[in-house]
Amino acid sequence: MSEEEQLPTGWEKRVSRSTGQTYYLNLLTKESQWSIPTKPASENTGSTNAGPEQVQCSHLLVKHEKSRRPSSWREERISRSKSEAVDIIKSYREQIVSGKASFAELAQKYSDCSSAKRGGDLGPFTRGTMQKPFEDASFALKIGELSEAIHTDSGVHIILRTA
Ligand SMILES: Cn1nc(-c2ccccc2)cc1C(=O)N[C@H](Cc1nc2ccccc2[nH]1)C(=O)O
Repeated sequence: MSEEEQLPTGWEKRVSRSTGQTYYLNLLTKESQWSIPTKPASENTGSTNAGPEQVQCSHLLVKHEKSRRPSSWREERISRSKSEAVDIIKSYREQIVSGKASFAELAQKYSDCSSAKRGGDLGPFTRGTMQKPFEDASFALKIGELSEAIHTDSGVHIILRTA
């Protein structure tokens, strides 16, 4: 029997548009998960109504002249304007959504964060550990979803939720 036929009631197999990875959607809560579900979907599968305790995200950061630390492994003194940083991050997002490039490839090449060496992967984190705009955006994403441009004191980010 194919994996699709074995899915418990209330689940649907999906493929992430930004990463091509398979994930599973709880049709009742509209929450998603990477792991194959083993029980029928329910209103409280996986997390309470308060949302997940922890998420894992990758990000691509473009710093600018007003960033908290306008320097990175890529460029000792970053002088681009904030609006130039926004234009650059939007061009990266377009390349990812159109399938021209992968998130990890662009993050590794162009992110002004030291997590670039890991394709932008920040590892799992809970609320209270990242700058608030970044945290709020990360916890609002579904697994596999790619954010719009997000501003923090560090610069302009796009965020991909991976778990
Ligand atoms: C929060 N964080 N995690 C890493 C990291 C994680 C895994 C592996 C290597 C580096 C780097 C950082 C970090 O603060 N980097 C800063 C830039 C930055 N500012 C951020 C704000 C929010 C989230 C990620 C962010 N990264 C820097 O390099 O100047």
